[in-house]
Amino acid sequence: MLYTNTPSKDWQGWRPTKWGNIVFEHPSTFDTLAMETQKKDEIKKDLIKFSKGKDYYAKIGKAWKRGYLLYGPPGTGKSSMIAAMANLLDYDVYDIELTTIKDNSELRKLLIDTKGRSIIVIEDIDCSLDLTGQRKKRKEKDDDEADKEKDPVSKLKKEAEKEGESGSKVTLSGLLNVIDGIWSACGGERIIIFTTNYVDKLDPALIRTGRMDKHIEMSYCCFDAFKVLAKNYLDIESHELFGKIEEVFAETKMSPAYVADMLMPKSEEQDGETCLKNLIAGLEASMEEAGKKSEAAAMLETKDGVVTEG
Ligand SMILES: Nc1ncnc2c1ncn2[C@@H]1O[C@H](COP(=O)(O)OP(=O)(O)OP(=O)(O)O)[C@@H](O)[C@H]1O
Repeated sequence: MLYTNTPSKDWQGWRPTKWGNIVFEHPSTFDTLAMETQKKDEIKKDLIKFSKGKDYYAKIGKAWKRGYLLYGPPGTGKSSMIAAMANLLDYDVYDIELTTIKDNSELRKLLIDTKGRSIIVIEDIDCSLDLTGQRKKRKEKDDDEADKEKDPVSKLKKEAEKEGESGSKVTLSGLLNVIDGIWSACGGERIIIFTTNYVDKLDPALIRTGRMDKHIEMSYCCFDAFKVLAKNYLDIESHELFGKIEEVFAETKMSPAYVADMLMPKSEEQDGETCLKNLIAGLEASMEEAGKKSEAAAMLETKDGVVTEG
């Protein structure tokens, strides 16, 4: 799907396109993004440098493109970051759902059909396809081969399972070829973004420097990020409860999505202070739960230790 910042452009008229077209209206900006100020400034600087880099890229003989990998737990603002980037640079956003793409050739055609001044997004790359473990899987397949030959029924079952895993035949090497080859022949000013909740699952080839130039970790809410949300959601820049909140944030992991939700007044009567109190209560409850879980895990470990020793 193409989310365009420039609905008046008649680009759809001059050639047929495979992209659906929606006007891009996501309100997220770097001002509304909850993240450490220093990290935000660094990313903004990087983006602006890229967008002004036409001559530089020509001089060094490289395609005018940049890859970003956004990784972090759910609800930490990966989609909000993409929208903030698009709004900052006034770029269009092409959102690719890899699982719906038939094969490598269709992927190539789609990408050739993208215009400059755009961000191409492949979200949740780890779950999109079997892009993450193909090498490992191939090895496992080889290892399995002998066993399967001995048992024809399990062989058939396994083959059926594999076929049902994904309707798409886009492969890791197909995606890499598109990024490296056709991609650089497409003209310039394109950003490609992969998002994932599980960076460790990705094949290193996919995210090496040169393909994904900048890796951005979207992390749990810190006090600095909380202050952005408190200002945006409640118009509160300082409050006597901030000290307590800072203490609790130092000890708990909570997504900005949760904090944002807690800071949204749920009724007319709920004022800013009530929201802050509810947030503290929510964070403390989560801390308590996490404490109980780690206690239980520690007990289990001790128990296992005893059993093993015995
Ligand atoms: N860093 C953030 N700054 C501001 N708002 C945020 C942030 N993170 C989350 N939110 C709020 O939570 C909602 C969900 O966040 P978003 O979809 O951007 O997270 P995500 O990391 O892409 O999540 P997922 O991995 O589940 O797709 C957003 O609409 C926004 O209101």
